[in-house]
Amino acid sequence: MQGLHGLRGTLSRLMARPDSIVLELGAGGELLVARLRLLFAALLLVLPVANILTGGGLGETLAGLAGAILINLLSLLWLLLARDPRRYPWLPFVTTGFDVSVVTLVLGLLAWQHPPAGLNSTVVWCCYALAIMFTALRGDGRASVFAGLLAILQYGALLAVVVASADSPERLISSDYGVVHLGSQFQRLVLLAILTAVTAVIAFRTQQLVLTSGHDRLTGLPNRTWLVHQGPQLLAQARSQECSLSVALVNLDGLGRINQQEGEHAGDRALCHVVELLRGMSGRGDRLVRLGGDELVAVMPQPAGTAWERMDAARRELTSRPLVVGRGGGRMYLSFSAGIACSPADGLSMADLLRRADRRLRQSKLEGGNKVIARDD
Ligand SMILES: Nc1nc2c(ncn2[C@@H]2O[C@H](COP(=O)(O)OP(=O)(O)OP(=O)(O)O)[C@@H](O)[C@H]2O)c(=O)[nH]1
Repeated sequence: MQGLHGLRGTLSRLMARPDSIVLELGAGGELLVARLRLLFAALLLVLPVANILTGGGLGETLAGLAGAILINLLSLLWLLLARDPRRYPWLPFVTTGFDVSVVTLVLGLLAWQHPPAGLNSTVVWCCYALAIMFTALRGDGRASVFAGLLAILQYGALLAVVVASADSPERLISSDYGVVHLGSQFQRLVLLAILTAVTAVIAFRTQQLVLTSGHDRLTGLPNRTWLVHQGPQLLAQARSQECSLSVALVNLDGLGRINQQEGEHAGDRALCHVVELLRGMSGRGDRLVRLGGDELVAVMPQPAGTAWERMDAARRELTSRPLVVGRGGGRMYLSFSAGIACSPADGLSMADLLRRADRRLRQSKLEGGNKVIARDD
């Protein structure tokens, strides 16, 4: 029963929209696949030339050339769209569908001329495997499952049509391609299913790895890596909406002393207590990040004045909400200091904002801590 729950949980996580960092990495993968696709498509242009040079008919050469040009044009379009992937979340699914369908189309053309060539071709059939495996580079398990199901459905349909339309068993026998066995065709479908499952698991593991590297284990908050990746995006978003973005650098007061007097476990709990409070008081569009040690960053899509009011309210709330420590129920009163910087007035990059916020944080520490500063005097 527990195993079933675990499997269901893994499947629902696999089918969920990946985290924004994973999607960003996947967008890089999409661009890489788009470049490779264009390279392979350019190689297809050589085939009609080779066909005519080796005595092929003009009609089939022209048809082959038209097909190769169409594939090249579409590959170029996918490359252009992949350069700005955040605007096209559907792109991995459309391009994956394109890759799989091109393989089916080529197999269909081969089968039309000579059924065993379409059903027993190894090289072209392996391109299904490539199309499915390339989805792992997108870091999105949903694209892998989509590619696999589409390949199985299309190849299954092709198999059914070719076998049903073969008027005699001899049509499925070839001296070059061997005999079309239904058993081995079924094995091909099973292989596609296994490949899909393996690729989806690889994509899922990649997502987990990226998520773990972007999140802090103690508090579960996004970490510095997350902020480095997402900071520019948050700033660009605020700029495009012509609104301010405030960054509050928060530092717990006296964590070293708490560690020494109460132990590291109590120190950990003190950190989590502050995080819980800030989380509870965060508003729509806010982001809370643990930079490292006892330093947190609250990103708020608000002007400095509002951000100061909210952080100061959180500071006052913390001083009135003690942490219960030890078996005896002793209370530990905590406080934090914070420096706030706001874009665009204090800087246009996350690094500038953090530098300015850090200067104000140090000022509040110099003034005895338990204070939020949003302006230089
Ligand atoms: N328990 C615990 N302690 C940590 C963690 N990360 C960093 N620390 C400790 O936090 C302390 C931070 O020291 P300081 O930067 O001097 O800050 P402080 O002791 O809070 O003093 P002020 O900031 O000046 O008030 C160090 O003693 C670190 O060892 C953590 O995850 N858990």
